[in-house]
Amino acid sequence: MYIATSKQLKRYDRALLDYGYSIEELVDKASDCLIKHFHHYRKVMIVCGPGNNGADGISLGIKLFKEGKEVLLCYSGLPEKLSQANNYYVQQVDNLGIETLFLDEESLDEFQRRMNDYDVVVDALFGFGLNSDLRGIVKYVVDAINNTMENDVISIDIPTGLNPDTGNPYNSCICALQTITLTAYKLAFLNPDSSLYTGKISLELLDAKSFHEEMLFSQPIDYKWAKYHLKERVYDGHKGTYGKIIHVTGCYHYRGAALLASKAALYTGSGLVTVCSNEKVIDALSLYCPEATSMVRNTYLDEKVFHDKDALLLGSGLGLNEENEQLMCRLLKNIKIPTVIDGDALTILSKHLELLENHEGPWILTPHHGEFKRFVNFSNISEMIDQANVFAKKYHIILVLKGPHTFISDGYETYRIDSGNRGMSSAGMGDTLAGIISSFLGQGYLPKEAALLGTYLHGLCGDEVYKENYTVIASKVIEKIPMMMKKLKED
Ligand SMILES: NC(=O)C1=CN([C@@H]2O[C@H](COP(=O)(O)OP(=O)(O)OC[C@H]3O[C@@H](n4cnc5c(N)ncnc54)[C@H](O)[C@@H]3O)[C@@H](O)[C@H]2O)[C@@H](O)CC1
Ligand SMILES: Nc1ncnc2c1ncn2[C@@H]1O[C@H](COP(=O)(O)OP(=O)(O)O)[C@@H](O)[C@H]1O
Ligand SMILES: [K+]
Repeated sequence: MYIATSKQLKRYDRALLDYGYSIEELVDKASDCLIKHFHHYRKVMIVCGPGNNGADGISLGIKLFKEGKEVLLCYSGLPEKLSQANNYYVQQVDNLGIETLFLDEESLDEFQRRMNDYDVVVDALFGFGLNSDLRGIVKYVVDAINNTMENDVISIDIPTGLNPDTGNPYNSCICALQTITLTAYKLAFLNPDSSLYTGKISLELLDAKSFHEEMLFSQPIDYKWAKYHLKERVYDGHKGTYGKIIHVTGCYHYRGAALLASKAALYTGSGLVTVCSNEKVIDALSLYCPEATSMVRNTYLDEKVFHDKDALLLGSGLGLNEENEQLMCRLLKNIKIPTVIDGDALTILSKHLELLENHEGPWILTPHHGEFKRFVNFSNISEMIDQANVFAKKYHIILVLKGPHTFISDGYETYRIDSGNRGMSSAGMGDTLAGIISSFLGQGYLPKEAALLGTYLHGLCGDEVYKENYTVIASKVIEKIPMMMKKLKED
């Protein structure tokens, strides 16, 4: 299964056309996938918009009519505004004598009156092309279907009125019993609230050349993946086997960040975690996480301390000041061990892009959407995902773009994490994630694996807490790490 944004889906269609398919042929292939979902209906009303989603509906209607079903095609698009494929299929309908109804203010009553004569209403008004509120007759039609239809409603590709990227409704949205989605899962469907509109989702793949990977559609990272990739601890392992890592984190004002990150790393299985931080943090560390070793962060931090380390975490709760900026720049320039760059180190890095251009060691960057905006500009989710891929590829880094279903990209392949929940939007959660990833990195996992496994495990622990709690705090997530790792391995 693949997950795609609306921009990616548009490009996908473009790629199919460039490959040599005609749009009419693609619509025909789409309706071939749809038809099997309608065998048990006798009377079918199909509500068609002006674009290719509407064309899918018309092509489906023609096939159902030819199978002997009673079909009513309702058109909402003005004849002069129809897409090429839509026009093509409208002409075919005219030749076949299928009953049609043009939807306007005058016919709306008839439309509403006749709706329940049909076993199913098919929503082919808009697909992933919709980009704003519903206007005019379409809004009335959507509201009429929601308010009047007592039998089944099935949406083609995506319920009309659902934002294809966020999963939030526009000003009105079809509430379907089932959505038959084409080619890929829409990003919208990851938002659990969208299920109110989609109903059950069935994915259908067109019998055409696949461009899923070329278009950088995302693959889900799930329990099975994590179980497979989490390594067994070995019989004769010792603390050196599981990595020595160092965290340059925390400051007087943000003591918790360093504490949470180090505890998370130890619980994830690191052999040795050294915290390099402010004196106050170090004092607290002996109580909160006595297993960690520590060093007070001086103005001049000798780079020798990094030489025997397997991974480095920079920036969680570090604090922004001139001294820290100089320190981060020096470390980012000179230290070549695998590094997780989080929090304030990201802010500093965004002001020194030359460091990104010239880095040698493997880097994992963990910005949330706001932090990512300091690096690149975007105005919506689709654009953000495009930018994220370009960014990861350009700078040869692993990008962990935090948020619901955190997005991970190395610029060549992209992933969506199938764990985590809305209870987790609280301070310290990102520090915990950075600690977990740094641990896997130090344990010898490849950077991409460390990012995927760490982010999945973080969400999984959060989900475990969320089962019995309305809110989830970082300390509780950390407490679950060892148990959930054991569960993953033994389930
Ligand atoms: N590879 C695939 O998955 C294929 C998908 N197809 C279908 O094509 C659909 C996408 O078709 P289109 O790109 O033509 O888009 P839609 O049919 O979703 O929308 C038509 C057009 O409406 C305009 N529009 C956007 N917001 C509007 C608003 N608020 N009010 C009025 N008009 C608005 C846009 O210009 C858009 O292109 C998919 O959802 C799917 O059903 C197939 O037909 C072809 C192959
Ligand atoms: N609504 C949500 N659904 C799923 N995960 C979330 C949600 N909100 C936050 N998270 C997760 O919590 C973490 C928050 O990170 P961040 O904002 O950097 O926190 P902080 O800097 O306070 O530690 C990320 O891993 C993110 O994926
Ligand atoms: K639709």
